[in-house]
Amino acid sequence: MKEYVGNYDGEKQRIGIVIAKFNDLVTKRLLEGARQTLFQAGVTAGNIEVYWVPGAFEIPRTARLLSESGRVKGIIALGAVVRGETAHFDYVCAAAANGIAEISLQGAVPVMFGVLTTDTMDQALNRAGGKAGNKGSECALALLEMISLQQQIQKI
Ligand SMILES: Nc1c(NC[C@H](O)[C@H](O)[C@H](O)CO)[nH]c(=O)[nH]c1=O
Ligand SMILES: CC(=O)[C@@H](O)COP(=O)(O)O
Repeated sequence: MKEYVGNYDGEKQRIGIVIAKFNDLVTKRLLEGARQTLFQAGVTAGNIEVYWVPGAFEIPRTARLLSESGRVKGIIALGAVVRGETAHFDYVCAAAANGIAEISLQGAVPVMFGVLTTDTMDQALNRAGGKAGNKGSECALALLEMISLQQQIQKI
């Protein structure tokens, strides 16, 4: 898990996390990585809202609703899409990535892409707290940086 090294003040920041249940062996580890990094930055547990959706394909809709709600300063989208036998993998990944990117670009708050798109479960586990780090922790750091940048630009 990446150490929190920035000076992005997490105090009083309310953060949303939209997370897929599919492959929750992986996504629960992504969530823990994100939570621990947010805690290190001063975000309190009460200021983290977690919303579970069936799969990565459903992340964009819930992320958009949360973005439009005005409740949070930023959102982390977490999922784990592991390739199967058919092209379904490609469509789920594309829908999740394109949908999340659009909401981040068009919406009022930044949305981080923390959806693993791997060929094997081992690759996914390695990126959820294994030897390749924790994508949830990475996204938490990135989100705090994006919130800080937005506040600097908007002079909030
Ligand atoms: N195969 C994976 C899925 N598939 C399910 C879809 O995300 C979606 O829930 C379903 O098609 C109904 O709309 N989802 C993941 O998150 N990861 C996968 O590996
Ligand atoms: C990413 C998926 O949707 C995948 O798990 C589905 O597996 P399959 O392509 O074998 O149906």
